[in-house]
Amino acid sequence: MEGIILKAISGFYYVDGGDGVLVACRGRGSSAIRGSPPLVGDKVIFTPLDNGAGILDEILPRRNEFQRPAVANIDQLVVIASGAIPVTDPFLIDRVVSIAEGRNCQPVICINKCDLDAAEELYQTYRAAGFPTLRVSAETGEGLEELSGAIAGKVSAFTGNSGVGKSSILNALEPSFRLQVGEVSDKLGRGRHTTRHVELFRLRSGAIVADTPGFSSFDTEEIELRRPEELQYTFREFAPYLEQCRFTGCSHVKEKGCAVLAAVKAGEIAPSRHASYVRLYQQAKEVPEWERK
Ligand SMILES: Nc1nc2c(ncn2[C@@H]2O[C@H](COP(=O)(O)OP(=O)(O)OP(=O)(O)O)[C@@H](O)[C@H]2O)c(=O)[nH]1
Ligand SMILES: [Zn+2]
Repeated sequence: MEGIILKAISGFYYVDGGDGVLVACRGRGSSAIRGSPPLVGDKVIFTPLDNGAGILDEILPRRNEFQRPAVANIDQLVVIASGAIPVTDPFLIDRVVSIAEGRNCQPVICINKCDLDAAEELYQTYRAAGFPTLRVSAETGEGLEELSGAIAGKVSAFTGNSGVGKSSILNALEPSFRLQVGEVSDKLGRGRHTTRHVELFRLRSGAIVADTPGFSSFDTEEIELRRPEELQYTFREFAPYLEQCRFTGCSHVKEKGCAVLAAVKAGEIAPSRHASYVRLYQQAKEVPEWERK
């Protein structure tokens, strides 16, 4: 049978075969199958046993894989932002969007607190760049149906800066989450750098959401060891211009005859997106070659 690992606890992998029943599986032989241990999110072939437990036979090829938390096959990363307090720095959005794009994971931009501020500039920036972009309010419920639609039938993880309303949104989508909602200062004791355990949670709507219990956010602060020259491909709206720069190997930072810079000047690429690219490019250049895989 085919299924998906929703959680892993002490050597057991809880596999959902699609009927909502979780089968506690052990790996066949050792728990490492094909050299790599199973991850939450893995699509697997398993054999149910008579006693209700099961055996994991095979891990199917992964779409992507994250280390912190350790999870595979995230279809989309829902980046929650806000134009009200706290105002989201576009660089934070662009950083996680770039990571998602580099991992074959669809970014969805979701601007919360639209009851307080419509965040017109953020909204237009990400729409124009070609991302699914939504406006919601966890407070009034506006846009939540659209968000439900955007996550239906997919495996999604939510991320966003502290206080933008991730817990509030997840609670509004699924009251049984009962995540703690509060002022930023109430939550500082949680230890941001402790190891995060992750589970996938099937909402009543059928959507699957990555949940890091006790935390509302999916942590993407992984060290990125991406080469600077690969970064351009993680800014999707640059694509039409990349072949048109005067010099091959153009870094699109300040070269003469750069088609990306010309597009920024012409208003076709948002200056904030390009500024984030330059910042990430400079960071990537500082990583010494020997540290890269
Ligand atoms: N006006 C308004 N307030 C909101 C909305 N969503 C959340 N809030 C408030 O914003 C504050 C922070 O919300 P949380 O849901 O705790 O934010 P979070 O992103 O989970 O925060 P962290 O757990 O620190 O990452 C709370 O006081 C919420 O009541 C919204 O749509 N409109
Ligand atoms: Zn260029």
